[in-house]
Amino acid sequence: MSDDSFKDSALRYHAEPVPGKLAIRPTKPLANNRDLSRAYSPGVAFACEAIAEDPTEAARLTARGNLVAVVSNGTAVLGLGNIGPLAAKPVMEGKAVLFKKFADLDVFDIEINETDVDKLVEIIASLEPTFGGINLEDIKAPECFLVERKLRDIMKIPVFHDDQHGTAIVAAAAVYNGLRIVNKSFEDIKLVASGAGAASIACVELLLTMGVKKENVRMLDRNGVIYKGRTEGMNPWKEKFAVETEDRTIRDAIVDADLFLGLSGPGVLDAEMVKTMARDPLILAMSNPIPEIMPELAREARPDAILATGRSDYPNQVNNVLCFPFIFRGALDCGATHINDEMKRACVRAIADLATREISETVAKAYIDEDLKFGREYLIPKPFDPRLIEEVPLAVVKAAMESGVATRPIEDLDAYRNKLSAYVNSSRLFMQPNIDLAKKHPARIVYAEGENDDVLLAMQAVVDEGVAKPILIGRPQVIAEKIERIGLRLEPGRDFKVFNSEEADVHKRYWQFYHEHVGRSGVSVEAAKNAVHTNTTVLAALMVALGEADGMVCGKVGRFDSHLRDIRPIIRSTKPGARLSSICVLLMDDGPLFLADPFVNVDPTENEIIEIAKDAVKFVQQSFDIEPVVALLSHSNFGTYEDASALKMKSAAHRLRMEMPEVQIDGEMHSFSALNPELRATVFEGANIKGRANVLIMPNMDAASIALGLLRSLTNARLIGPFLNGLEKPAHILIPSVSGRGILNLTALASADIYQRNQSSSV
Ligand SMILES: NC(=O)C1=CN([C@@H]2O[C@H](COP(=O)(O)OP(=O)(O)OC[C@H]3O[C@@H](n4cnc5c(N)ncnc54)[C@H](OP(=O)(O)O)[C@@H]3O)[C@@H](O)[C@H]2O)C=CC1
Ligand SMILES: CC(=O)C(=O)O
Ligand SMILES: [Mg+2]
Repeated sequence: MSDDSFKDSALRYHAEPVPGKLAIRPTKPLANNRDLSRAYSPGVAFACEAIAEDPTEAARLTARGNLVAVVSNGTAVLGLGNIGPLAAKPVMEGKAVLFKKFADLDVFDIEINETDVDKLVEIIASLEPTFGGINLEDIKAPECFLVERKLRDIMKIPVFHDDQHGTAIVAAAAVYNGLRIVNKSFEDIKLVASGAGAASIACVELLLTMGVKKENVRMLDRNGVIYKGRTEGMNPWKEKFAVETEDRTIRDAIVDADLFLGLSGPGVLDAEMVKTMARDPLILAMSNPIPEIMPELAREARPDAILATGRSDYPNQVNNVLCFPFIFRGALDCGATHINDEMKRACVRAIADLATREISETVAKAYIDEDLKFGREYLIPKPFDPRLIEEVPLAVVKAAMESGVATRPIEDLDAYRNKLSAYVNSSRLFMQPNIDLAKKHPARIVYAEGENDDVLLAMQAVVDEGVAKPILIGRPQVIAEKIERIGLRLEPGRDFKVFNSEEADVHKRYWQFYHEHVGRSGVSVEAAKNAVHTNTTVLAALMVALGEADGMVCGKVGRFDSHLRDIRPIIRSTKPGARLSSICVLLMDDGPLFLADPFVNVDPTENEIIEIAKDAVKFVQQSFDIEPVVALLSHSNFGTYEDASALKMKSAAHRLRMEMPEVQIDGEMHSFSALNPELRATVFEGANIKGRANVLIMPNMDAASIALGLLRSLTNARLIGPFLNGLEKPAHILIPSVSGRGILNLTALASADIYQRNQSSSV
């Protein structure tokens, strides 16, 4: 993309469809007079009085505990300099969006037209009743040091200058990992820091605590090297880094440097300077948006350099976005009064460690063309790495508790981890009971597409969570190579078994069993051998039928119906002649919605609708322990039509009510009636369901599939399933768009289901 078209696109992004990047959204309904009287006068007065009596109640009765102020006076906006508070607003709105996106923290961005330190402090301190934390942003040095120190003294909530500490934490994590790669130690390196402002001074200070020697540091500002005796442009913070040296310019200082930290402005470093650096130099050119040297230039000058910038369009983005959302999440969750050094160090370690672990599936998808294996091009995690929200706040909370600044210590850290994981993975809490059950009773699940990248990525989670004992069908060599290429920790044999698909036909029992079951459909012995050899779904089903696996998962590649055709002759139905059915769960903002049957029965009869509904009820009760509220949907709303399809659903609902009087079931009805109890009551008051329906039985597969597609496209709902009902042993067919999390979820459901079936058959 040309620079001009990128600029146009970025400006359009800010301007359309509404100006700016964020808005405020209520979290409580305000639909009627009762809501109004609770939200506002008179009901609100009770909340006010409770807080007046006990100020800690504010954390429970207001949004304060999740609300951060991003405050700037616009004096050091990115590397754009002192452009003022109004022009700084897009950056502050951007920070707000990142807080929300990465850590679900709410932010008011506050741009203040004030440069006097004391007045600025007074204004910010007066905001304490509104906020749970203060993130200072883009306030220039040296004023920022005083502003932060004074605010920390006065305020009882965390105050954190992001450009100082957020940047220092992320840069320290990158340097720590970079030095490991080039085999150098903090104690020995020569560091050149361009910039002597907020970010640079904080970064160097943190690196000193990690072992860098002060005499090995050269810090520069616009006047060049900061040396002992220099008088122009100095201040007490710079003075701390004044060293005895003959170096006066960056060209002098950079010779033999192992590490360059650029926190100054664009183009400060050139190729000739880079050529004089020590072996395997680390160059962190972090000025935004234009770094001190463009990576292409530095790479050409020094092929052995490790390069990082503050930008997202090059590898190794060293940017405080990896820190501020997560450190505040942890600090607010445990009611930390301060963000102290222990919490910062914990953050460095957590961020650095993450890069050395295998990447997650979300990251693999978000950065599809990049080779994300710990190394020169992948020093620190990517901002979209969903593990940041699990690992970093957890580390911060532990450090806050250990260092005594947590006013609301978190006792159950495992539960806290699950809660954190739910920020990026909305299915986590919903699935937790099944995951826990599966962990206790992991079943042998065979995966037909064991060589598939997404299946392998999911397998790492399956193994880490311990929800199954996986068997992967595929060629061992290919699986091993892929594990290596993707950078997973999986070890065949230890973590899972591999069944070599190329040797399938040498195992007589498979093709014999298959031939016995399909021979009468014109499948010859040769064809049976061939199917076993070439069709991994057939092979997986055979392993299940022969008791070599407890359940199977397939479908990452290919059509649902053809996988189903392959499975059906091999794995028997629960009852002779019984039909199979499928059900999906959509996790909507206001709760789960079960939808049947989107994948198996194209045009079910009344009897089949009844079977589908019964399977659905059983699934909802047994797998999720949720009370089903079942609506049989139609174009007809309690008798508004009398055609065959409407009557089919009406009669099925009636018969289901007779058969299962204890279950809330009704129909035929519109989806609108099913999901809006108040509107339903205006049409028909005597419905046999209360509240919003959570199980929707569709009249046919068209309706089910269309509804599923619409809901997935138009909402953020996460899909769990499809879950296939009606087979004697669990076999599940994924849809190709399934995520790795989806594979893990279905695996956990299968293991839990197998355990429950064994339990009920043994009583
Ligand atoms: N990647 C990241 O996460 C982050 C990057 N940054 C970047 O760091 C830079 C500095 O930000 P911040 O510390 O907040 O700003 P400050 O205004 O506090 O400090 C800027 C410092 O850079 C020096 N400087 C500016 N231009 C030059 C130059 N051409 N040559 C040498 N020194 C120069 C200034 O020198 P003097 O003292 O003489 O005025 C000053 O010491 C910005 O570009 C910003 O984008 C900041 C935070 C995070
Ligand atoms: C990233 C950031 O905070 C800055 O460049 O100022
Ligand atoms: Mg900044």
